[in-house]
Order: sequence, then C-alpha cells, then structure tokens
Amino acid sequence: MNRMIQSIIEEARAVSQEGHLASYIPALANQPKDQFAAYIIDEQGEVLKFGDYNFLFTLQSISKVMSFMVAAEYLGLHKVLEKVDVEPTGDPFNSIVRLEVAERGKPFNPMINAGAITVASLLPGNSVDMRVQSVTDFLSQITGRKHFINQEVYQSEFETAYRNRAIANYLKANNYLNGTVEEAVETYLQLCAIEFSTEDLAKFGLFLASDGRKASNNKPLISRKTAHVSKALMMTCGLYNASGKYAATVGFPMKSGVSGGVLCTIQNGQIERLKGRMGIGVFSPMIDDVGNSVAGMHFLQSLSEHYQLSVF
Ligand SMILES: NC(=O)CC[C@H](N)C(=O)O
Repeated sequence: MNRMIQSIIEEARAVSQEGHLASYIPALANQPKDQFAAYIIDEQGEVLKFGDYNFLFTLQSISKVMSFMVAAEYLGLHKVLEKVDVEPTGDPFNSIVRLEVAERGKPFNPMINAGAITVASLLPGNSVDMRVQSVTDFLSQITGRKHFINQEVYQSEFETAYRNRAIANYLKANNYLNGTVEEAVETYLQLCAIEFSTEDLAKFGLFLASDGRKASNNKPLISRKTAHVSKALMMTCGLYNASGKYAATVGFPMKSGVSGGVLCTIQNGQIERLKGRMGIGVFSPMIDDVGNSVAGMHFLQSLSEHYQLSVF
C-alpha cells in the first residue's frame, strides 16, 4: 500500500459525500455509497491497487468510447464519422437541443447519448445480441475475461429510458440510425450495463496508451488512427460538459460513466515505481450534477498534480 497515494485517496473519499447516486436509473440507487477502488497498471505489468479493485459496476457512458472503436474498425473510421462528428458540445450527455438546431441533426460526438445511440446502431451483426456481443468480445480480448450484462440495471434503465427513446426518434427521423429505433436503444442500453472492474478499466486504459495494441503480445486490435481519435474524443468530450475543466486540471484522456467509473489513459508518466505508458481505472459511485464521480475526479486531480501527469 503506497502511503502517498493512500493519503490522496483518503482526501478524495472525504469529499465523496458531496455527490449523489445516479438514481435516475433506479437500480443504480442501490450502489454502495462508500466504495472507492483504483487500479493502475504500466506497460511492464507493474500495478498499484487500492480498495475492492475486482468489484463489478456497470460501464454506463464509458462503453461509448469502446463501441466507437468497434464500429470504426468494422465499418472504417470515415464511415462512422459520416454519421457522427468529433466536436464537443458543452451540453449535458443526454441533451436533445442540438439535434433539432444543428445542421441535418448530426450528433456532435460519440461520447454523448445521441452519438452513442447512432454508433450502437452501426455495430456489426443483424440483431441486438450480435451487436452487443461484438463489443463484449472486443473487451474480453483486452481484459482476458468474459463480460456480462447486468440485467437488473439494464431492465431498470430500459423501463425509464424516455429521453433516450426521444433522442433515438430524432436520429431516425434524420436518417442517422441503422435499423429500428428500439434496436438502437436496446443495444445502447445493454452496452451501458456491461459489467467491468477497475482492473479491467486499467487494462483498457493501457491498451489505449499503447495505441490499440494488446499488452500480452503487442498485437494491434484496432488501428493507430482509431486509437488516436478515441483518445482525442476522451480528452475533449469524455467528461461531458466538464471536459474542458478536467483537461485543464487533470490533463490526460478520461471517460466517465454515471455509475461512478472513470477510465484513464496515460501516454508517459511515472507514479512511484510505475512508468511509461499506463492505464488507470477508478470507481466511486457518488457523482456530481454533471455525472462524474466526485471522489474519483478529486483523486485524479491530486494524482495528476502530485506526479505531474498532465500532457500540457
Ligand atoms: N452519462 C452516462 O453514464 C449515462 C449513461 C446512461 N445509460 C444514460 O443513457 O443515461
């Protein structure tokens, strides 16, 4: 247990009570409020781990960057970018407003719900199950284990997904969805309910830091270009309408989800005995009004400051 990082965690845990659970998805209101876990891995396979790093939570919006990679590899990046842009919005993740005012209703980026629902409809396969499996299979290649859908969280969100259905209907009306509205919504919501641990997130972060190569055999699973675009999207749009603030205060690509997880990728740095490319996974379920983990972001800010991890 590293003393420096432990004290950063204690400080972060103390502020977590300022947040709240994402109870707009009823099942997420049952998450363990006090939980804090973090896992850091470097390219040599050295790790630092804190708390219950094997605890499983649902990816929620973190899945958006993963499904984007699968769609980009399957269809070609340029084809996906015909359907979704790479511009930050500064709006909440579930905002509808720009779908009507922006030209032709094209979603601004794949990290907001409109973009992610579009991407979900472009995944390989001709059924919801096949599309979801294309993403879970991809994830398994990186984490080395099987990933399942949390059915309770999925059902709970499915029954209350009024806004996401509204967004999907707008997208369909403007010809951005492949297949039916319901298929796109179901696929998107199942992807959000994939279970992951902080250890899995850290491995995924390292995979991105390695430009899409597997740590075990250095084999590329996605193109460098897709990896670069994904990291740029995380940096500019990964933390919803707080992305600019955290680019300034943390300064490396991150993607958060409303269940309280944060995926981080570090191109080059040193954290105690870990060095070079790194991946970090953090989980703490109390979130702020924007949708980011309060303790998780506090932890990452202090870690970045102390170990000078910002790319800027
Ligand atoms: N920001 C998030 O993590 C949101 C994901 C969630 N499934 C939703 O669509 O509302």
